[in-house]
Amino acid sequence: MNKQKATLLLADGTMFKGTLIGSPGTNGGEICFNTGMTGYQEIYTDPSYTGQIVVTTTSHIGNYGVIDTEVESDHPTIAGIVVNSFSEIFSRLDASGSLQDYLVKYEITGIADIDTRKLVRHIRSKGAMNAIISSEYEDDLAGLKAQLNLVPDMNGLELSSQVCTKEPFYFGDEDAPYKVACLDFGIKLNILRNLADRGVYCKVFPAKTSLSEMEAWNPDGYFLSNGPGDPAVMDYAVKTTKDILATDKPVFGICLGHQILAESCGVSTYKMHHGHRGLNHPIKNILTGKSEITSQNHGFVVKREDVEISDTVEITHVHLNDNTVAGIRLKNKPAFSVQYHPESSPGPHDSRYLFDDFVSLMKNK
Ligand SMILES: NC(=O)CC[C@H](N)C(=O)O
Repeated sequence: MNKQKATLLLADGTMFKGTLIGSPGTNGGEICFNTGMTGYQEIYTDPSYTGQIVVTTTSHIGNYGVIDTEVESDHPTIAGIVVNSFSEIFSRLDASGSLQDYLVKYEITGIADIDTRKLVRHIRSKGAMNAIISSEYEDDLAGLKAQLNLVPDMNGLELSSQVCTKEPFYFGDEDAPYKVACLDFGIKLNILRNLADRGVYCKVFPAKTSLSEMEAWNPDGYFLSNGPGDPAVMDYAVKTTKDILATDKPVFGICLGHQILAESCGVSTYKMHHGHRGLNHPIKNILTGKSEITSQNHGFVVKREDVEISDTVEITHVHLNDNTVAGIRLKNKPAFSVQYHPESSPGPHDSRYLFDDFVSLMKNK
């Protein structure tokens, strides 16, 4: 085990000392925590975490290694990881390697031996903020602060055009009954797997693709993906979504896609105090009265007051912890979206019915 020291400095001046894991270096981002007990590889490869340092509250990380196929994108784009107890030793029969080697391969800098309970309580009380992990600026506070000042604010940051596919690609069986054009804002692979499993042939387009390019493929529906950054500054995506809605074809949005659908209907979004990230977030579906335990990862949310006075959208799902909007649908169009992650990788599968609902909309069309 690499015993090099590392430092974690938060924007409010709070400092933690620990041990370097992954690649030596200095990297900053917005610090956030995920309370899930499992699924670290899926979390680290979820493009929605781009520009964020992820603290995992489960204490043992690395103990089941990595598997090349258990990824949500080609490679991790996180800004760093913070863990309590890190293990280079892994025990899982089909693991392809250690998390340590994986982090080094993708040049991710992390810090271990941190009191993550103390850190998470701090973020919970003080809110989301920027932070930096460094194995280089050990006790050089001025150097650390200078690096920290270079980290952009997540508020107002557009990242989707950086992380999305550069060229369109296909996913699934080309003879499947339905064709869906997926706008890639940082799409998770398990969304595509869930669509393909339900008879959908997907064509995934770069974030800035126009409606006419996608219409040329003649899809039966549109999917707006999850992704990193602030939805309020994604004017290009809002414009395309308005164009998509004008086609009257079924639309489904997840997380960032949900926020973009809301913005395109005149509903604004705002940054939460510290967001929702974990695998046990309770949601109520107010159309059926049933509750769901859901996988979540978001720092922004749709403004409830705007939905309540909207002529075009209505609330379908509510987060039971804080009453925030967890799902919406359009009143007069076959379009709906959720703030959480029905593809749940990792997470419970309670919400997978939403993919069936989307397919039903295409079937009825
Ligand atoms: N998972 C996502 O799509 C995240 C959406 C957005 N970046 C947020 O933090 O709220």
